Amino acid sequence: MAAFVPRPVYPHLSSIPRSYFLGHHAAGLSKMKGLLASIDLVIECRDYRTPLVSRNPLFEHNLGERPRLIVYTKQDLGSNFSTADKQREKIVEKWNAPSPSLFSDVKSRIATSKILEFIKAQAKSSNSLFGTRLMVVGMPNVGKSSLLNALRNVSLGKKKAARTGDQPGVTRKIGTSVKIMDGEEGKEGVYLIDTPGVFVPYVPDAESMLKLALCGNVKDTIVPPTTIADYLLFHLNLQDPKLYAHFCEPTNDIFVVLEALARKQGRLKKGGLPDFESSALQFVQRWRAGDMGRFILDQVSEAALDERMRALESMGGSMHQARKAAKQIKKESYLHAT
Ligand SMILES: Nc1nc2c(ncn2[C@@H]2O[C@H](COP(=O)(O)OP(=O)(O)OP(=O)(O)O)[C@@H](O)[C@H]2O)c(=O)[nH]1
Repeated sequence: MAAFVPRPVYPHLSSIPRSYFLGHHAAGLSKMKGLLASIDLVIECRDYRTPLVSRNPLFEHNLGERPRLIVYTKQDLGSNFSTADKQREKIVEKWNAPSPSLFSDVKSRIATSKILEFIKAQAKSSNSLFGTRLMVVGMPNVGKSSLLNALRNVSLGKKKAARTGDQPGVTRKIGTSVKIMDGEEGKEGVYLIDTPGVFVPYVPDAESMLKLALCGNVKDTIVPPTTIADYLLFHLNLQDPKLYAHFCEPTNDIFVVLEALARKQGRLKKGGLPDFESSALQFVQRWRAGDMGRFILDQVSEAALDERMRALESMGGSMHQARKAAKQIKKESYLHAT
């Protein structure tokens, strides 16, 4: 039998939507800007699995005047804690310098304590009598509320203060500030404000949108689940097709995998036909839960960062530029189609 050859690149899909900038994203961002003067440190969350794509230039443009700590969330889903992972993290740290970067997993007390140590040092250097005020920002579903809960739990032993969920948009409004650390030397404590996720104004390319959809940063109804599953299959094949050996032999055909999964799990419609949609969601959920390999989706190199920054520049960090770019792309795809 011929050896299995994975797809080396993912085909371009012009049908993938490239915007998900909702009303409450814009409203949230403008309120965050209004609060900025009273904030000592902005904690910007990005997804560990998409260090390039989950970087939202809107935060730099609008909140960049305050000191920032970049936290890469969900490290447990993207890292095997190998030497290669550590080397890649070093590159990511360099990208963000002088802003510091930390890598987090909400279930790890060690990772959460490192963030707390950083915050403690920040609070020590502050002379404010009113305590240190932090704001956590990031793309939808990146793990902001979970981080707030983890910081509060490890530092104060208190239960969940912010609602979390596995779909984007659980936090819709800016929260009230929540105490996450007691003060020292007679000072007030440290307070953290949770904020709604804000999506990038426009995604420069279809593959980036697929990455964001796969990581759950957009609702699962925006990109068809079978397309998200196919994009996952593309990555699984590049990593190791054994990651889905539980269902079937190596293949580049997502419908072969989904049919095998549907039959195994009894996800069948009338007439015994496989339910491809629910099987696709199940396939993706397994990966999101860390049950089908831990790897990242972005390429991490200086060249990849340069290319990304150029693409984002052309889209612009401002809403005006983004809308202009969106119109241009629509016009081009119309010309292609006619
Ligand atoms: N495995 C893992 N899951 C995480 C981690 N952090 C958050 N999650 C999960 O990611 C999902 C989203 O977390 P939230 O804290 O609700 O995300 P958010 O950024 O506040 O979401 P929005 O309300 O859309 O702004 C939830 O299912 C969390 O349990 C992490 O470090 N590791």
